[in-house]
Amino acid sequence: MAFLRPARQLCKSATTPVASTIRPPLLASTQLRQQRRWLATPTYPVTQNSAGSQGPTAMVFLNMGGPSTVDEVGDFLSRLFADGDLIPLGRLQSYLGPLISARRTPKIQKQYAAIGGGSPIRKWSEHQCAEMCKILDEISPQTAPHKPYVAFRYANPLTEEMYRKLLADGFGNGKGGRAIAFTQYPQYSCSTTGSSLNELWKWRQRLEGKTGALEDGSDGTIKWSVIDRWPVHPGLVEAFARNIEEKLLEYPEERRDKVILLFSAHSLPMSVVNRGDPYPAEVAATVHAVMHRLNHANPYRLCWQSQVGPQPWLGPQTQMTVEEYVAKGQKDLLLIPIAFTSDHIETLYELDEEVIGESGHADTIKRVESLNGNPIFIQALADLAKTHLDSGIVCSTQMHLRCPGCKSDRCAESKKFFASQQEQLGEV
Ligand SMILES: C=CC1=C(C)c2cc3[nH]c(cc4nc(cc5[nH]c(cc1n2)c(C)c5CCC(=O)O)C(CCC(=O)O)=C4C)c(C)c3C=C
Ligand code: FES
Ligand SMILES: [Fe+2]
Repeated sequence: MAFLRPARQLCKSATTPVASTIRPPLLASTQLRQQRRWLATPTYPVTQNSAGSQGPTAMVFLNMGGPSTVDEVGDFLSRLFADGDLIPLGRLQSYLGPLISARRTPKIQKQYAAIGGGSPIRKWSEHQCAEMCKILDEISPQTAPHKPYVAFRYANPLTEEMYRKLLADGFGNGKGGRAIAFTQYPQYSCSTTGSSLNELWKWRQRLEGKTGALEDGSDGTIKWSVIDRWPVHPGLVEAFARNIEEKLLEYPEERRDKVILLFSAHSLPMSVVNRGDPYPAEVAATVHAVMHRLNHANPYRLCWQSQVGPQPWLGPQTQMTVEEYVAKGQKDLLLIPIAFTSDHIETLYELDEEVIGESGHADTIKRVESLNGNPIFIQALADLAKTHLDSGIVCSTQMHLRCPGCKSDRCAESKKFFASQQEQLGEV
């Protein structure tokens, strides 16, 4: 675990930066040793010392969320199509957004009905965050207690609800409490993590900072820092690798090392890619790290799913990739959702029902489990948070940089705000 690694590995970025995958390549055996050392670390050293703790610390998981019931699909889609960071419709946003979402609702309702009547993302996010906080209370007593919060961009609990709860729980009182915004997208996109941070900044402007200085001289505002990306964290990589190894065991031994691993990530419109969004490179970094951990034992490709609308999206598309390999006679294919940490319609419906279900080869085309409640993954989350808390760094170096093609005032202002939190953090 990072806090037991040599200090030189605690680099400036609070999270594990993509740059770490492009440092001079390690010999495969060296990387495997590092990976094993991360796992061989005994469970958490308990040195609980509540006296002198700088806590409580709010741990806020950011994600898009999903409708918990079929009836919530309409609201979910109308918030999604109102988000100019995800679907920029300019001045027509408030007119076109509701029209498109209303037209799309019946189709998407059927998909949620087919996966059991709603998205499991709230259940998994609350579980992952609560379990991570329990580990953190043990490995980071100096910042305990750690309080779990979830803030979704398009579904309950929304960012506003989470923020009001934080204030009601006293995080804005007195000297001001500390809160960590922890993105649950391992790879950064301005359309996902960027949008959640812009929303967090918006509610911070609306709900805080207008009360003036308190009697003790402090301004009573929450001190924010951000875990903004973690595409190659060893625990994330290990959790993916183990799930792949487990699923590969379902293939007969003589065919096993010829199974093609198809990593599948949600696609991006080419306009977003060409704006300079970091997500494609970070997804590729995760894929490369997982393949390195697997010693490149199988052939693999990265493909992209869930395109919406008529404009060009980054490819190759997952469904087309599966069809083309099957047409070439390759039917042993293992799908690996690599850009989302719990189940959602894109695993349970799009991959399982459409890509695999409609392939005619459901016996040889399989999907690895999503991370969901995986204990290796939850320990990785705690390790990321602990490294961040120890670092005193407000966010990664990458987060300060806007996309070359960014024209958004929201991005400019919210990045300025989070960067400004470094001064506040010095006082924590
Ligand atoms: C890392 C993951 C995701 C990226 C990047 C992403 C970008 C992105 N998405 C849209 C449009 C839609 N996405 C929708 C659903 C959806 N998106 C993701 C993840 C990413 N999106 C997930 C996990 C889900 C499903 C949520 C769940 O089931 O819990 C939808 C709604 C569904 C639909 O109408 O098809 C839209 C629309 C864009 C335009 C975009 C990049 C700019
Ligand atoms: S769109 Fe990437 S920083 Fe604004
Ligand atoms: Fe999406």
